[in-house]
Amino acid sequence: MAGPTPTEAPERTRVGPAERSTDGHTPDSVARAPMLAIGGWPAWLAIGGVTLLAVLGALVAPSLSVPRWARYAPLAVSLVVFGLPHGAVDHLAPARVVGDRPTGRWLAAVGLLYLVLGVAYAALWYVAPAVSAAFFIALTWFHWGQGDVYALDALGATHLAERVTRLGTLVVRGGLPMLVPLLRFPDRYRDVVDAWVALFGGGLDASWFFAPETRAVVGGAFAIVTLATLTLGRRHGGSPAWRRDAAETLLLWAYFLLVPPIVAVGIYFCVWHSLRHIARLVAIDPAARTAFAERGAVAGLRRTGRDALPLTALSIALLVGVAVGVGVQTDVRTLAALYLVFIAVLTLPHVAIVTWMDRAERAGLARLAAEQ
Ligand SMILES: CC1=C(/C=C/C(C)=C/C=C/C(C)=C/C=O)C(C)(C)CCC1
Ligand SMILES: [Fe+2]
Repeated sequence: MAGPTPTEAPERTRVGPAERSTDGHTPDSVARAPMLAIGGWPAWLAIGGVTLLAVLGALVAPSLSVPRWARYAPLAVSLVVFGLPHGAVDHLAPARVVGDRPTGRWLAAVGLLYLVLGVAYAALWYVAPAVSAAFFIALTWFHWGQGDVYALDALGATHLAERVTRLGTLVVRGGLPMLVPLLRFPDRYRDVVDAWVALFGGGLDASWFFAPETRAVVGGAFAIVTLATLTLGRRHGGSPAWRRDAAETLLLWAYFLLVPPIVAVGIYFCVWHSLRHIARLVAIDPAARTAFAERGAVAGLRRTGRDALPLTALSIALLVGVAVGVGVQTDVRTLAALYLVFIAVLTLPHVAIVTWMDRAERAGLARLAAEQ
């Protein structure tokens, strides 16, 4: 990668020279306010509100089901609102995270990374769609867990210092959206993954995975890992940040058990994972940080949104091009599958960038390595 290597970054969130000498904030406090205002309250309200609606729905009209078009609506919205755009700043973020200006070399390095990893993974989908599908779920498990560990740190968590707790938290936070829907909605889950593989003419041959016995064992194990991780964290003080971690974890368990999976994952992608990453993007960009500090969350979001616009538009154009090029059917299930496979291909380089950012900021799992 061009530019400075992560090991050259002297501190966790290195900010621009002007900010470092004048605003007097420590790096953690720089990240905290945007995380709370952008990735905290909106996410809690949206996910809490939808969970409440699901509870009310189950009590008042248990036979009511979400219409087919509405199930896919959050995924469709994620094309333009927070979801796809959260990765469309990847060309600027690595430079900013080390306090650099994004130069041509940075852009070329990120472009090359996207090209190499994206093409390789797209080829893998053609050659081995079922393996690629499993890899996509595993990758998202890691990436969404990694995103939440970053957010917990930014919100002031001190209970994730130990290796086992930090790793456990990543596993739990990533497993909530990737595993819990399977426990309650195996058929819908299978249907979604089937549709990805069907795009390449393949079929999914993993009935055992969706069987009640497997789900009981896997669900029980995941519940134990959840409780063990929270208990380990509590030993380091039942701080307000630990209580928030526990409350979020319970909320997400309830949410993914109650809300139908395509709706649940679609909303979560926009308002939880993506908004938390966007809060991080606001914190590392001097212009967005200033807009946020002076004019609030919407101004910060607008600034980062401007940065995300060109590559969001390019990605949508590419997606439409692929859809038209391969002559995909206009059935909503197939269109959603195409979109998710497209996201999968973009996610591999995106995860590489975010993992690199974690190293540069000594955040996430890289915080463990830094403490060795
Ligand atoms: C929709 C859906 C699924 C998977 C979605 C995935 C894997 C989304 C990944 C999105 C990413 C990685 C976005 C970028 O950060 C499941 C859980 C298989 C079944 C339930 C419905
Ligand atoms: Fe992401």
